[in-house]
Amino acid sequence: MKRTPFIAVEGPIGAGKTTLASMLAERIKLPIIKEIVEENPFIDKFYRNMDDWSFQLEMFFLCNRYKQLKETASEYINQGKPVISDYHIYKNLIFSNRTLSGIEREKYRQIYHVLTDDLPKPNIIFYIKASLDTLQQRIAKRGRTFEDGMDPGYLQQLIEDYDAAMADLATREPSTVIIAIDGNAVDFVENKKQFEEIVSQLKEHME
Ligand SMILES: Nc1ncnc2c1ncn2[C@@H]1O[C@H](COP(=O)(O)OP(=O)(O)OP(=O)(O)O)[C@@H](O)[C@H]1O
Ligand SMILES: Nc1nc(=O)c2ncn([C@H]3C[C@H](O)[C@@H](CO)O3)c2[nH]1
Repeated sequence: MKRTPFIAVEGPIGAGKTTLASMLAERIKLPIIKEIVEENPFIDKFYRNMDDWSFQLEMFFLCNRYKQLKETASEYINQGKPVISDYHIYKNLIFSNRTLSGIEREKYRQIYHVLTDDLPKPNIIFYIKASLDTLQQRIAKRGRTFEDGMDPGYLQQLIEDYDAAMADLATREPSTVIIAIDGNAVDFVENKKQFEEIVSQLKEHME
């Protein structure tokens, strides 16, 4: 049976996930599911003191994404309607493995699996890779106050964590299509031809 396209755009902080997902949604007329960022009550505190606020922040992201994923499943995927999202729920594990440790990390991992194992996951992933320099420039350009002064070491670790996680996902889920985009070289915002190449790739995998 043909599978319903469930598309996710992923990559480290500031890679351009929301930008690309929104452009693709508009270009090929797909409903879009976007991350809730501004109403997050812990993000500010987290960036000021990661040791004290990581567990609360990770749980908040997980609960929000779980709710969104359940709705996405019932409103779109289970009805055979394609959808695009500016994240993959798997990012919870990528971030929490970096920010949590010991019993909290283990507890979180168990809750993640209980909540998400039986829900549909994206089967087409655009993975935007970019250097530390590029990400820092984009984060600065966007200008969110809570991201001012983000530790470059944290961002660099996430770049590496994302690479490892995507390689791991490719091994565990060989049927998931993962399309890597070089975010340093490919400018899907300014370069129409490069954007259309991404659109063609997506259409090919949606057929
Ligand atoms: N290809 C690009 N060229 C130039 N600027 C870009 C490009 N892609 C995104 N940007 C800009 O970089 C900033 C970050 O982009 P965006 O918010 O889409 O990233 P994101 O990956 O969704 O971030 P987050 O991880 O915080 O959710 C925005 O100001 C956006 O306009
Ligand atoms: N710790 C942590 N865990 C997550 O699951 C997560 N998802 C996103 N973020 C951060 C990145 C941007 O600053 C901002 C918006 O994406 O929130 C996260 N931070």
